[in-house]
Amino acid sequence: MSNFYNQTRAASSLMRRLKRSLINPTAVTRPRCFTTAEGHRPTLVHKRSLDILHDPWFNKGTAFSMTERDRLDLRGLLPPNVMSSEQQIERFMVDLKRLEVQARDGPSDPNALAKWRILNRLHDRNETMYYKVLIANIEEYAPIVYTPTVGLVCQNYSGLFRRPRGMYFSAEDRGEMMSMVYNWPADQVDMIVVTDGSRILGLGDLGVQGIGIAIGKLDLYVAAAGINPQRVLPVMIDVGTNNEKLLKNPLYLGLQQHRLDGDEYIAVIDEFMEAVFTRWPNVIVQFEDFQSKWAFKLLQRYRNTHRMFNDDVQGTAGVAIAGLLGAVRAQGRPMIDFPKQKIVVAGAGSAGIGVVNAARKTMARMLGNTEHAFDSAKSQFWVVDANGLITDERENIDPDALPFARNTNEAGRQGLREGSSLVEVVRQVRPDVLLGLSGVGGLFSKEVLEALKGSTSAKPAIFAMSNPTKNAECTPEEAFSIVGDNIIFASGSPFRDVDLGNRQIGHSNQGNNMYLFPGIGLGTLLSGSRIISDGMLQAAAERCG
Ligand SMILES: NC(=O)C1=CN([C@@H]2O[C@H](COP(=O)(O)OP(=O)(O)OC[C@H]3O[C@@H](n4cnc5c(N)ncnc54)[C@H](O)[C@@H]3O)[C@@H](O)[C@H]2O)C=CC1
Ligand SMILES: CC(=O)C(=O)O
Ligand SMILES: [Mg+2]
Repeated sequence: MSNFYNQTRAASSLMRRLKRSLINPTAVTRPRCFTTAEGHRPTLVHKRSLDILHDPWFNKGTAFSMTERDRLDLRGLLPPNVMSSEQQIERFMVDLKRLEVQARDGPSDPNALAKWRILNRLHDRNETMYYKVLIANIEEYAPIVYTPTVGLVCQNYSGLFRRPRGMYFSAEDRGEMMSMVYNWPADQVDMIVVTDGSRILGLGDLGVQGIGIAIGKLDLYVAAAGINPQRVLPVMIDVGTNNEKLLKNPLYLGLQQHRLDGDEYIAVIDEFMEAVFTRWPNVIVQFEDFQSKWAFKLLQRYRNTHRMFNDDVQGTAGVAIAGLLGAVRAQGRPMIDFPKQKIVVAGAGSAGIGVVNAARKTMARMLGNTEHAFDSAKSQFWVVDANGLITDERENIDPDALPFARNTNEAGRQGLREGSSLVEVVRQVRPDVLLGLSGVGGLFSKEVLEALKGSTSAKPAIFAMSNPTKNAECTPEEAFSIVGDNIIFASGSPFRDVDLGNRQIGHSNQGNNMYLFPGIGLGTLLSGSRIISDGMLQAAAERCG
């Protein structure tokens, strides 16, 4: 019944469009042609004049040649000096470079946000040039359009919002989504990144403002995987927020109500999924920054029927596995030693549990993929959350964390118990790897890092993966100075390498799902796979390493 209702709505939306174009003949005009900014591909456009200059998909600004200006009714609307796209970028970069931002310092540098503003304005007026700049300077600007700066952008989005980008589906739109999807101008969409804003990086519930993360992720799809920017769609599903500060702010752009929960919440997400897959049956949907409570449930709900994945659960796991395998290599050990690694994970949310689940499967595979191997692999992990070490004594244990709860007797023999602190766990376990996905800045305190000096590995790995910068469990300086020069370090947001003296550099690697999700999307798109399987993710992780 609801299907019939939705299809009727979609059909009537199409009829409205058709009617509009009959009444207003300029809505469907004979297309005219111009060349793209690269100058070698013709582009058909139905628009004219200022409408073209205000459309970032088509606008080339001062790079429109005089003949194009005549053909498109642009003569007189631009300064007369026709620029090459290289000259345009040069002019833009002079302006941008004036800020002389050390982008790697992220939001701790006040200019990072100014840089984001300049890039965002370019994105709004000329997408081709925006992506050219981003691709040519990806190392410098990824920390601006993505973590860490995007975190600051999301926190301030209601103030920074100028032009809309992407689509917003809210709890108020129930029953309307099937027709709403036809409001998006592109007939083909390859990639959607959707968030409900409930856990943006390590910054908590940012409500509707979380759309910034979906935009940032899609920027990387375009820049890193070459996805057509006209075929990406950032989406915010606004079911309210439980962030009281936002609810009290009259300038907050989202629904000023508490989050929907339970069946009401699921009904909204179901309706959204049905709508987007009806209009774009081949689209891939990346779920991003949903609070753990929903991340796993929604993944299970859709993963066998829809082309979707959860980046925080699955993308992060892939990158972490690549890092864990890389650590074994860097320790000079054979790869078959991976299943022997002792791994302490701080954080049992969508990311932490996603990582231990996938790492356990990788270990089991290396041990022959038997049931016994799968069972024994779990004993390589010690998972610590806000309440300390998780054991089978834990009350109301999260079902996703349950397989990794340590047996209490066995823990006792190691000098540990339910709720043992992180420092106790590190001291007793002497892990090869200490991995942080807790969202708690500074969690790897001096005491914890001192304890890691007792690691049984000559080269322990420290992965402080929480974002943005201030949420990292420790900085590389802290790690190298306390644990010693002989460590492997990676962080979720970028840090500078550390000068260890005597011409030695302590490498600060980045362990972020951005190294994987563009490839997962592109691989799915090219292979035409109808779902995103564990095998595909595993293959991606192994290639990434
Ligand atoms: N580097 C990367 O690619 C990625 C990083 N992340 C980061 O991971 C962090 C966590 O993300 P989610 O798992 O989705 O969040 P979440 O909120 O679901 O989980 C956080 C977990 O940390 C635990 N925790 C809180 N305080 C703790 C403490 N003092 N000691 C030990 N554990 C503590 C919580 O109990 C919970 O289990 C965020 O900062 C996020 O930015 C997430 C995905 C990818
Ligand atoms: C990187 C990422 O997805 C996160 O911090 O949530
Ligand atoms: Mg995320």
